[in-house]
Amino acid sequence: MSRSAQICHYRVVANFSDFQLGIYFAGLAGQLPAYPVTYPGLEAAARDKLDQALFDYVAGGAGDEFTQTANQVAFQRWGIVPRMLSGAAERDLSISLFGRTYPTPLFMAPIGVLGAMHETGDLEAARTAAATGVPAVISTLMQDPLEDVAAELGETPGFFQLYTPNDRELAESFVRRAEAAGYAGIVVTLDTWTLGWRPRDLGHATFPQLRGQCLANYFTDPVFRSRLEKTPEEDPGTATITWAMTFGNPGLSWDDLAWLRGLTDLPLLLKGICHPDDVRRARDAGVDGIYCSNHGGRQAASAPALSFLPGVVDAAEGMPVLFDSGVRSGADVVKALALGATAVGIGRPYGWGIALGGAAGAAHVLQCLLAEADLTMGLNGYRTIADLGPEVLVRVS
Ligand SMILES: Cc1cc2nc3c(=O)[nH]c(=O)nc-3n(C[C@H](O)[C@H](O)[C@H](O)COP(=O)(O)O)c2cc1C
Ligand SMILES: O=C(O)C(=O)c1ccccc1
Repeated sequence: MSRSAQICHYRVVANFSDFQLGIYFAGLAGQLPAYPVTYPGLEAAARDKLDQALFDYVAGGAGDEFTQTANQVAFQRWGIVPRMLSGAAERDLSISLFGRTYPTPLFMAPIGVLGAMHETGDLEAARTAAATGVPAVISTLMQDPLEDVAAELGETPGFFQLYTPNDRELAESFVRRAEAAGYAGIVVTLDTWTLGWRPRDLGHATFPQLRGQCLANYFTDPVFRSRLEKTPEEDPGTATITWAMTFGNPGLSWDDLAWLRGLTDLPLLLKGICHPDDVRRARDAGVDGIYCSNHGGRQAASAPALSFLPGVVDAAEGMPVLFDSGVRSGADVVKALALGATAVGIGRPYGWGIALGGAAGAAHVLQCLLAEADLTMGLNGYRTIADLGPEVLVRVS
């Protein structure tokens, strides 16, 4: 099976188990899958390929990394209740979000270092979206400017993730550019107003952006450039320090939400929301969607993001709830949907896919997750996402 055939495969074939059959048929011809099919396999292959500090930056998290582990363990504490003879031979995993139908419930979470993991990593994520129909949330922190990335999205919508700088004019400029480039929504990340405590990065005494990596959106921005005496091309060191001074926004508060809301008519989502009261405040301020996440355990030592999902969904009262943090398998996808997520975000797994094989690698990762989610639903007797609710889950010790 060629890699491009793999990418296109599930677009035309609704039954994802054909992806699995394709792997077995290729095996008959002596061909193994081009990339690992498990999360540990992906991570191990990426570890072999990437520079160690970069691998640790992506793989690592906050503090003792217990939150990151807990994100995964939280999924293992739920089991799915099987139902037989329920006519689930044909499944439909499509979802609708902000007036559009998507073929799958997955999306790619923003990863601000894709452009360091692969030469054209940001473009590869957009190409993955174009090839699979899985939308991508594109980080503020890119090696290629957001306009170039948007040009690779094809028919699949992309969302722009905003790290709100402490310079309002710059924030406005980012949003204007994202609108002009055709992004379908703005995702404002709230849990990273300053950098978390990350022992692995501290041990290497290095951090990608502080070395000037993945700052193209800033360096190409007319407002950011107007703040500099010399251009980033002439003096990248000063431009990088200016980024570091501009990036964080400790003072951002609920009072600023009206300003953020007023910046755009595009769907506005808040990322990093875990408390029902915060959901209600966001709703009152007119946001369109909630993105429940603990940043993959990278920012604050906290609790598993999954444990917050039911409360967030309840408070959202029908507003879309995107979820990420700790999704490693198709069964995890099904569990997040059953707990009320509208769409399920994939972080590190597709990042490793990009590192290993660009768009083909990331598409492989998404296809494995989809094939497994689809089979998990079918074999347990659930045909559509509407059939999934908390009652299909059981607590396991
Ligand atoms: C290397 C890396 C970089 C990230 N960069 C960003 C970012 O730029 N913006 C953002 O909102 N979230 C960022 N995240 C968080 C992800 O969007 C997502 O919340 C997290 O990876 C989900 O957890 P998972 O990796 O366990 O799937 C990053 C995550 C990783 C692993
Ligand atoms: O590493 C991250 O998760 C991330 O989103 C980030 C990137 C740059 C500065 C702070 C956080």
